[in-house]
Amino acid sequence: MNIQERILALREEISQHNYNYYVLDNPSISDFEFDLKLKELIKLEQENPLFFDVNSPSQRVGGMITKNFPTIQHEFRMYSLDNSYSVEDLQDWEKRIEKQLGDEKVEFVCELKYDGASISIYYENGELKQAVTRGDGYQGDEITNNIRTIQSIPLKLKGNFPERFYMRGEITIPLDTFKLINEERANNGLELYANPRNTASGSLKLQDNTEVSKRGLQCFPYYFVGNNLPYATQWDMLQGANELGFKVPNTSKLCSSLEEVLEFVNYWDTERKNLPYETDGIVIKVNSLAQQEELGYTAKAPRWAMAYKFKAEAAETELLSIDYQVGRTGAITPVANLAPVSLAGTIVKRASVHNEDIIKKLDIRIGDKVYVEKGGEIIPKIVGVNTDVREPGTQEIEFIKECPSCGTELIRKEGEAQHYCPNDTGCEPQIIGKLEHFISRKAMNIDSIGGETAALLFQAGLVNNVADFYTLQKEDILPLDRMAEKSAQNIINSVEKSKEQPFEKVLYAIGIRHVGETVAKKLVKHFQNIDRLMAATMEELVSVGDIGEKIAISIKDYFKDEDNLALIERLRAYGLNFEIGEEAKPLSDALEGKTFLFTGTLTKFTRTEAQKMVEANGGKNISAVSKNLNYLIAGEKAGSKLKKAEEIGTVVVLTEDEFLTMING
Ligand SMILES: NC(=O)c1ccc[n+]([C@@H]2O[C@H](COP(=O)([O-])OP(=O)(O)OC[C@H]3O[C@@H](n4cnc5c(N)ncnc54)[C@H](O)[C@@H]3O)[C@@H](O)[C@H]2O)c1
Ligand SMILES: [Zn+2]
Repeated sequence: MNIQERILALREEISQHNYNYYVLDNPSISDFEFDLKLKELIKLEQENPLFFDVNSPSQRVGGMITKNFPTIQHEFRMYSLDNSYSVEDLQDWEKRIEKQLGDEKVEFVCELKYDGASISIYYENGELKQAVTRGDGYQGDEITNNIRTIQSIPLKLKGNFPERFYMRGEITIPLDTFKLINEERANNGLELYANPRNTASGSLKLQDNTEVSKRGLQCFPYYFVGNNLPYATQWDMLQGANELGFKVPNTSKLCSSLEEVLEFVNYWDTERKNLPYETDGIVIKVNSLAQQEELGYTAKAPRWAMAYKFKAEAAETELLSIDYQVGRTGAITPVANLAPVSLAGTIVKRASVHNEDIIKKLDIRIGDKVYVEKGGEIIPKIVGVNTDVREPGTQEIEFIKECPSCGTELIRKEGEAQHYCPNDTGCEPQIIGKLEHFISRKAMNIDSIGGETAALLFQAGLVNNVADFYTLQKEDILPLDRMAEKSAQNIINSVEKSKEQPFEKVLYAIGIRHVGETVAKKLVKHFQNIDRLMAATMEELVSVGDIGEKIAISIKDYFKDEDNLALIERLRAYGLNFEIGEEAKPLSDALEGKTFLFTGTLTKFTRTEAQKMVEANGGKNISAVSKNLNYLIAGEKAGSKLKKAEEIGTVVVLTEDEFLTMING
């Protein structure tokens, strides 16, 4: 490949990654790898100015607009930031500034680089009017309704606000929410989100803003744009934002020299690990707005600001071998054993490689020097290979054909990335995994039996499947290793108590593949008892919200199996709940599939009562007027929501009485 071909290939590849990252919010390579490619492109372009192209991804803000929201032109362009990775880079930047400004004194403001999605929010006369994503910097997606759900964004400003201006800020997702979402996705057999940043950005592009409101998003302002704004410095602007009612983090600092900037950088390089949200660096800005104006912009970033990127939390180490683990559903997970290496403050010896496709894509080989990174998951992952130092004679990794535990031939279903051991009733790690899942807190909550005891009970031949827990006798347990009278009695008691767990927990506990907590809840609400669920057709299953074909097939498969049916009959005989509890039962399905919103002053019921009624009758509450809204119940003095509903035209407007009639027939 000659240089021109290489440049073109890189441009095409990087554009595709930009699309995956900014539009789909689903990157297929790590930022580390992405940055390597972009760096290579920039270098080649600099060395070969002949091939310059304004449309090269090196010359543009990476984002794009989607087709799902109205496209809005930015009145003032939204830029990206230039990156620096070392003290020398920062010193070079300072020199460039000095060259342009002469010997004027320069102050800097250091802010954290909040790792989320950028947003531009337009305020007019103190009221939030419109919110738009960065998009390609010239135009973005209009997502005002989603932004309105974020608590820390004022809908009305306090104090002395400029008449019209744009607040520029970053929308982030708290790390603990991010982890919860991924846990839930894992439980539901869904692909995990790659990182908090793409999750925040993806959350902003959800179609249903009640879902957005559940994500606990936050907004951190960092700039105001407009004409004749009453601020002289960046620092003033941050203070000003605070006074107007924005939530400005108090982590920023005004610095009078580059030395102070470097102190700030060093401090946060370690301290950031204690923040509840993610930062990937520091943003350093020239404080004076007059100086900012004089410095101006490059093709994609201000010259008056610089991002300093913390070292990616990646390390290079040797791949020693691959182990294969068998999960409770029979899924086989390859795990890499690594030469121990320090990464983000911990010693890493193992990394996940997920599945065969990823092994193939990375082309990792035993003996390779690999890059490991910490992402959103607990266990780090391998993100690339340093092929420059690959030893000759290494072999591609052959994925195992048989179960490492029971020797059964593995299967891989069409369209799935994971291999499975189909021997679900005879494969030890699967059986023990199922027992552990069954007793876990979110399932049957049999807290006196831990994972180890479950394994012990299995090995002693006392519990071969989850129904056997209910036939355990104290005399059987007592002879077990380290089992005292009291703990044996505790086991008997908590097994007995577990019979009170509601149907949704039982359904989750029996461990149907892809049926996580949320799916179990939805199924219970819809089918109400196990017999109706067992008799459900594919069509009925996929008609339940959020149940896709993959889950439906898995449910059908589960109930086709004689062993599973026998197990359920035994559990039923022992008195477990296979029917929805009275308190959880919907009153009717009169509002099934319909969405509701209440506005104005209500006189017949409170808003909370009304929303409960909607849910109890199978409907869904949403929080803003949009095309997705079916019914708006307007009380007295209904205002802008009513007007908007009338504009949309498809929303049915009801009085309180009409709403009650709808429920009571
Ligand atoms: N893995 C992939 O496939 C892939 C693809 C594209 C981009 N990326 C990654 O995305 C990054 C580049 O994205 P980018 O162009 O959005 O640049 P960026 O995120 O590195 O920096 C610019 C953004 O920083 C934000 N920001 C946060 N705090 C700020 C503050 N205090 N002041 C000002 N701005 C602040 C702003 O929203 C601004 O738009 C790189 O890290 C790259 O690796 C990855
Ligand atoms: Zn097996």
